[in-house]
Amino acid sequence: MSSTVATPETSTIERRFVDTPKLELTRVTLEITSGPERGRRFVIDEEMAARVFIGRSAIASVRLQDPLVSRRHAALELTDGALRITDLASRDGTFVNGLRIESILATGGEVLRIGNTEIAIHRDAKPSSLALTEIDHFGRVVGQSREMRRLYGLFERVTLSDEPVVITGETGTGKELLAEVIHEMGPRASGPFVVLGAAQSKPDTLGAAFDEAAEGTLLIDELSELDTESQAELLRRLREDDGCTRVVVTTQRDLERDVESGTFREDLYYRIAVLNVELPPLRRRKGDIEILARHFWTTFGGQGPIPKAFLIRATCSEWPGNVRELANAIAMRIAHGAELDIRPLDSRDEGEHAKSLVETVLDADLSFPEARRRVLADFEGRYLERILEKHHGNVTRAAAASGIARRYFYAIRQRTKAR
Ligand SMILES: Nc1ncnc2c1ncn2[C@@H]1O[C@H](COP(=O)(O)OP(=O)(O)OP(=O)(O)O)[C@@H](O)[C@H]1O
Repeated sequence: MSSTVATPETSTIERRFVDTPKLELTRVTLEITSGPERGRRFVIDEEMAARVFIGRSAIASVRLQDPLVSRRHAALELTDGALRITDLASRDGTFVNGLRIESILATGGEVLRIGNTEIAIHRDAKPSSLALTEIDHFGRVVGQSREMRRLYGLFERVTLSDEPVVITGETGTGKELLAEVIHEMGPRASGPFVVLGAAQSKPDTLGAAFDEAAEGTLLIDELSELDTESQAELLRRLREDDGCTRVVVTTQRDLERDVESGTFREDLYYRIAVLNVELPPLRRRKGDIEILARHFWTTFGGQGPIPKAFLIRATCSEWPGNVRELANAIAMRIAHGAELDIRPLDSRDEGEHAKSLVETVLDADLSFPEARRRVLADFEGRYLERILEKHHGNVTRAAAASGIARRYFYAIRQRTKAR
């Protein structure tokens, strides 16, 4: 009788990332079978944005007129070989096969009902062409998950266009990086790239930034924080600018909700949200964790191969601070490669010789200045690691919370990284 033993080459971590072409849902047709728009059909395929909306809103890919349907009623996502349907806190609910749902994976053959509209979900299964592509980056944006690979086509179209683009995503998902890459890889690469923080912007600074970015790209960071006067100025500039300045904006917030609540101008929203890219959180594209971890390990000068145990833990984590948090965790892991052990006594491994901190440095036969330097350096590293963890890798917030100036914070980080 033969038995199979997992060799290092076929360990869980390796197998998990082998992306074999599977027969899975890559395209669905939605057919309205009853309601005011009976007979209309919509196709959702993997060339489209990762998440599209169904509702009465102008940005909904499946746009309905039914007055009982909310503006943004439900989200549709081709993921995990199925169509995920998620109700977006709609007024009258989303029903699949007669049952009210919050979120469900449909595989074809179901009937979706929203408002007075019934929609049949037809499947079209074929081996995914995405599974066969080898692309694992778009410029400096690294990622090989299905979710990212299907976005690369959209990134390309956005890069070649002159229209304004809204990049949405949680903190640390790479919105600013993508904005830079859109500029670097597009026809305006030789022009200026100007970044404006919306929270600090006033109409005159906004106007100046527009002028400065002429023939290039203007990135407006966290657009939802733009005050009312600056919103008016932005709208005016967009109308008058004649495509001289390419505008890219990022936002963590759902701008459409801000329009609904009245804090963001509707006319500006429609003028700016011509192209939309939604970057998924890292927990929804776990297939990227390994390649990103290896990328940061090399970039930050990690010695030898990245530790397997670290990779496994990284893959199981949720990463609320997304790619930024992963990058910081790797920087910290590298910085602490061979550190002096000053963990509290009760956290040490069993059998380990219990020593106080003072005993540890005394045993190491260090001079007082050297012992103090090492203990302090170790404290700084651990402190930074914890505070960054607490703030999901956001240096600005971590620096503010610890009362350390951001520049000093960066300096300590560089020092701990260099050790
Ligand atoms: N796909 C990726 N490939 C390589 N590096 C990435 C990727 N995504 C993010 N990063 C890196 O992670 C860090 C955070 O990314 P970035 O600042 O672009 O996030 P963000 O979405 O703009 O965050 P915030 O909303 O908090 O400003 C940066 O150092 C960026 O270079």
